[in-house]
Amino acid sequence: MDLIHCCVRWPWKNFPTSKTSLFQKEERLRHYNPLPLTVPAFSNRMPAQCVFSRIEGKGKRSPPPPPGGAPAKLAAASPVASRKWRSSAHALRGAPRRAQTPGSVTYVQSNLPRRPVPRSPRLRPGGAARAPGAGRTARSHPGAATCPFSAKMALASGVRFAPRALLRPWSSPVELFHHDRYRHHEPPAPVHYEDKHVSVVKVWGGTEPSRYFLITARIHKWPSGILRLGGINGDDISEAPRVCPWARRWVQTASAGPAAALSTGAGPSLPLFLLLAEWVAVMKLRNPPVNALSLELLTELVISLEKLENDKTFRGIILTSDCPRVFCAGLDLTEICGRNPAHCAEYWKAMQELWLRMYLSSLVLVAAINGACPAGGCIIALSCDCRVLADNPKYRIGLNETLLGIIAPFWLKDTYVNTIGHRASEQALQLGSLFPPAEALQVGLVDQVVPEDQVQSTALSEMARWLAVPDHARQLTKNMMRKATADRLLRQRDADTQNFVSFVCRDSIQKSLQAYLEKLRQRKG
Ligand SMILES: CCCCCCCC/C=C\CC(=O)SCCNC(=O)CCNC(=O)[C@H](O)C(C)(C)COP(=O)(O)OP(=O)(O)OC[C@H]1O[C@@H](n2cnc3c(N)ncnc32)[C@H](O)[C@@H]1OP(=O)(O)O
Repeated sequence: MDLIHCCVRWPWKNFPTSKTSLFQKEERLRHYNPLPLTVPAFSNRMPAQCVFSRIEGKGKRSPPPPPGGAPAKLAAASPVASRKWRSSAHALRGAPRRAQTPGSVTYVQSNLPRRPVPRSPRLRPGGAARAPGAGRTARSHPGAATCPFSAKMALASGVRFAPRALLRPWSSPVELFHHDRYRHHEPPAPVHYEDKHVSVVKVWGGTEPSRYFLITARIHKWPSGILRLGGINGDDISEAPRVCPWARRWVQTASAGPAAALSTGAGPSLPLFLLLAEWVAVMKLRNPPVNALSLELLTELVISLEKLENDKTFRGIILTSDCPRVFCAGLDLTEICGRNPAHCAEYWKAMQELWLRMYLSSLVLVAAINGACPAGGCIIALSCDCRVLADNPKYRIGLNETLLGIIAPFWLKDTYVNTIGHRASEQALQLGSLFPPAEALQVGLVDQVVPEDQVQSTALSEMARWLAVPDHARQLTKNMMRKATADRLLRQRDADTQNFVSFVCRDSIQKSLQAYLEKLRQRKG
C-alpha cells in the first residue's frame, strides 16, 4: 500500500472518542444518518491524504508508535505532525492485526487526490435527473472502476465500517456515506444456498418499507436536479418509515421538482438519500421425515446462523420447516439411543451451541411454525424472538420430556419460564403438556396463530415490525433480557454435558427411550 501520507484527523465536529459513542455513532448512521447536517462538504477542502485510524478497545485511541518511531526530521519540524505520523503509520503498517473484538471499530477515510468534478447529471425527459451512483445504477457508478479504495483493501485492513471510504468526489458530484455492508455501492449479493439439511431458500427484499436502509449522499454542486430517489430497484422510498422526518421532508420537497427544492434555500448542500434493501433470510429445516435434530442438522444450523450473522447485510432470519406437518420433532432420539457416552457428549454440546447461538443472536429470529413442535423443536422456537403458529390442532407445541421419562435441563426450563412464567411452566413441564394452537396462544408460548397459508406472510410482517426498531437498541435489550439465562449455561456447560451423558446413558433411561421410539414407529404402522 502506498498510503504513506497519513494523519489521524476527524473532520467531523465532536467526533466520538469512546468506544461506546463510536458504536452509537455507527448505529445512528445506520438507522437515521443524522450526520449529514453537521458534516461539511469537506472533500473540497481537505488535502490529498488518506486518513486512516484504527481504534481498538477502550482507552486505546492512540496506539503505541511503531518500532523506529517518526522520522527525526519530522519530529524536529513539528511534534504534532510527528505524533500524527506515528499513530497513522502504526495503523498502516506497524500495528499487529488483531482480531476485532466486539465493539472495536476501525474507521477509514479515503480522501485521495481529486479528479475533476464532472458536469451535472443530465436531466431526464420529464424533468427527473438521476444521480450517478443512485439507485439501480449503483453498480455502474462512474467511479466504481477507478475508486482507489477497494473493498479488498478495506477487508485487508480489517475495516468494519467505513464512512466516506467510498467518497468519489473525483468522479461524481455526489458523496456517499457508506456502510461497509454496501461495499462499493453494490447491492448485497443475494444469498441462496442449500446445505444438506438447511436451505436458505430465499433472501427477502420484499416490498416492505422496513427493508430499506438509509445511506446519504451530499451533492457538491447542486445539479439541475437530482430527483430520482429510490431503493435498489428504483422503488419510491419517500414513504419508507425508517426515513427520519427531516429526510422525508427533503425527499418530498425534492420530489416536487428542482424549483421547489431550490426554493427551500437548501440547494447546494441538500443531501441525497439512497435507500438500499435490507435482507432477511428464510431458513428452512429439511431433515425428513420429521426434522429431528440430528448431529448433522445441529451442526449445519450453527454454521448457517454464523454465516448469516457475520454477513452484515442480514438483519433477520425466518426459521421454518421444509417438511410437511412437522416444524421440528426435537432431539433425534437415534442420536442418544444405544450410543456411547462420547457420542452423546458431542451431541449435547452441539445442542447447547445451537441454543446459545439462537438465544443470543443479534439478528431478529422469527419462527414460522408450520407443523408439530414438540420438545427440542419447541426450544428452537422459544429461542427465537417471535413465534407464529399455523392454526391446525395437530400442530402442538410444548416441552413433553417427562412423557419420555427424561427431564428438561435447567436452561430449557429457564427458557420456558422466561416465556410463559413460573406457574404455567411448573404445570406444563411436569405434565409434559403439548399445547394446541389456541392454548399455546393463550399461555403465551406463541405470539400469533394464523391460518396455515398465512404463516409465512405473517412471519414477514412480524419481521418488519421487529426490524423497524433500531438494531442497537433492540440487540442490547435482548441481551439484557437473556444474558443471565445464557450465562448460567455458559458457566456450567461441562457439568451440564456430564449430567446429560450420565443421565441418558443409564440403562433405565435407555430402555424408556427405546420404548418411546418403538411406540413412534408402531404408531406409524
Ligand atoms: C439432566 C437430564 C438431562 C436430560 C436431557 C433431556 C433433554 C431434553 C431435550 C429435548 C428433548 C427432546 O427433544 S426428546 C424428543 C421428543 N420428541 C418427541 O417426543 C416427538 C416425537 N415424534 C412425534 O410425536 C411425531 O413423530 C411427530 C408429531 C413429530 C410427527 O408425526 P408424524 O405422524 O408426521 O410422523 P411419525 O410419528 O410417523 O414419525 C415418522 C418417523 O420419524 C421418527 N421420529 C419421530 N420423532 C422422532 C425423533 N424425535 N427422533 C427420531 N425419530 C423420530 C418416527 O419414529 C418415524 O420413524 P419411522 O419412519 O422409522 O417409523
